Amino acid sequence: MSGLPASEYPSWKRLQQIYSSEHSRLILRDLFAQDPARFSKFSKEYTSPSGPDVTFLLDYSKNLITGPIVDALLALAREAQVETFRDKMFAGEHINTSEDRAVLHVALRNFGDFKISEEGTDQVAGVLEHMKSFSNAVRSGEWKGYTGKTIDTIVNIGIGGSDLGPVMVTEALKAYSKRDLTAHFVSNIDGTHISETLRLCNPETTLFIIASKTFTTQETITNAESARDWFLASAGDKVHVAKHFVALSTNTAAVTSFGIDKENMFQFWDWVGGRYSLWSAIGLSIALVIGYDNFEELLKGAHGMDQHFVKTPLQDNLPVLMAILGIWYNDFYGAQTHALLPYDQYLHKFADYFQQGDMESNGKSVTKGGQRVNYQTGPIIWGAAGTNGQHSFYQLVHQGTKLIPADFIAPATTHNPIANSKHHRILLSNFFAQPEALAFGKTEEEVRKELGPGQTEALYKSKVFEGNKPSNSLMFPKLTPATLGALIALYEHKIFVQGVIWGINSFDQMGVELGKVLAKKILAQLGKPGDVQGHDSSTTGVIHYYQKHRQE
Ligand SMILES: O=P(O)(O)OC[C@H]1O[C@@H](O)[C@H](O)[C@@H](O)[C@@H]1O
Repeated sequence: MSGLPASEYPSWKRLQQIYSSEHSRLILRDLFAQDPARFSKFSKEYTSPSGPDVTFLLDYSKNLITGPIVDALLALAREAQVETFRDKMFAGEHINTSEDRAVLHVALRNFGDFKISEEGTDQVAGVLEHMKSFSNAVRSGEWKGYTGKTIDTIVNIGIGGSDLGPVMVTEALKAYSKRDLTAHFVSNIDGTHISETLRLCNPETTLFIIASKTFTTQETITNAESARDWFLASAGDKVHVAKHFVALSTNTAAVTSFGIDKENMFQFWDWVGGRYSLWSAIGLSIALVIGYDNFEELLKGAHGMDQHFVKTPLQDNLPVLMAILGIWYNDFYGAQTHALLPYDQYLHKFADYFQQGDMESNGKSVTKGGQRVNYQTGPIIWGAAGTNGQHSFYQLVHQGTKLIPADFIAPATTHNPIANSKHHRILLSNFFAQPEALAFGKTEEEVRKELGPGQTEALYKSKVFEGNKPSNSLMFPKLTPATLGALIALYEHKIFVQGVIWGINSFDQMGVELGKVLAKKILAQLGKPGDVQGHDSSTTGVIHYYQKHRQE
């Protein structure tokens, strides 16, 4: 964020030297054998400084690190002025320089500790109050549809940050959901998404939540218009829209011109980035599904992590530690990706959510000062819920040629202890086993001993696990709303710290624009082959193929 390329910091060069001279000696088997205290040295327990109880363990001892390497990485964080930029963010300085905006999702979950004076922050409590009364009215059945029936279905129409957060959190906290209120999420412009969803809805009992920060996003507005047409085909009179459509947006003018009453609009502000917006009015579908009190717990859990991030020295600061470990692999080991592997079915959308959170934030190649970086920035984020991944892509993680650092995440206690928690014990045995297998592998000697003599050389070799694959393990007592809030905030701040170190702007998303502009131009040319102008032969050829084969 200083805009200085990371490679200009003295500690960057020092880390390059450390990597060249030491990486061949950084063998987890040896590091653990040499130091019986390695786990206690490289693990930390988090306890929320305030609000609801949240605790978790971060074990980062299975990383390719030593004390001096961590010190050098911390020195890098200091040289990049992570603390200064963190404080600027919390003070509401316009650290999103390209858009001249503050970055204040932390103000949405600020229960009194941080003094923030940006315009709009004084309205946060009022919007929360509005969300509370509205979600209570819908959940209690007091809010009726146009024929006097209770709402039993909600459809959130939004995309990107106006979809992924609500989807991920409502899935993660399904154990807290009102089971007789069904929630659907429509995001894709593909007419299949809204059509298949509407087949499941009754216009008399469905509430549409149109979620869009800008209220100009083509997918969302088109889907919202189709939903309104579908609704009016039954309801007839436009006056009924008020009972069935609400909007979450920063754009009052566009909301009212769509036909949604100002009363039914939940406001937020331009200092809330789309991918950081689930804490804002965008979280209305969350409040509807899990209830407002649980939504507030989620916010408070995140606030506890904000306090930890602000007040804890860097060497004990969990987002900072996770960030520098990521930088070690991304920039010195040349790892291209980072896997998020929750051993909790409720977190099955966690990796999808942080694909946007991380990749849209740190997928940049120019510093804030406008220089092309000469190092790697944001990793490719991917993952799936355990144990499903074990039966698909783990083969490559264990024995492929790529280094894939991973975070393993799991709750000690399940919400569904069926068969006397047998499922959960099996699940967790895998959660413990995978990082162990990745770190320590299986030597050729062990394989030969196990198989005995007389096998082909190829078979012995194919059963070797090189090991030395790094991972973090994150474990918490139970997946509660507050725990989830803290977990999300932990990753948000990790992404922030990495962005500061890389000197990039983590809060704009210029890279999504070009495709949108070209699609608009092409949309106007789809009529007939002669209209297709100004493209390369490949693009023209594919459009012509479509024009030849379409049936409308
Ligand atoms: O909420 P909006 O304005 O409809 O935007 C949705 C998404 O639009 C995309 O274009 C942006 O890349 C995302 O960051 C954003 O979340």
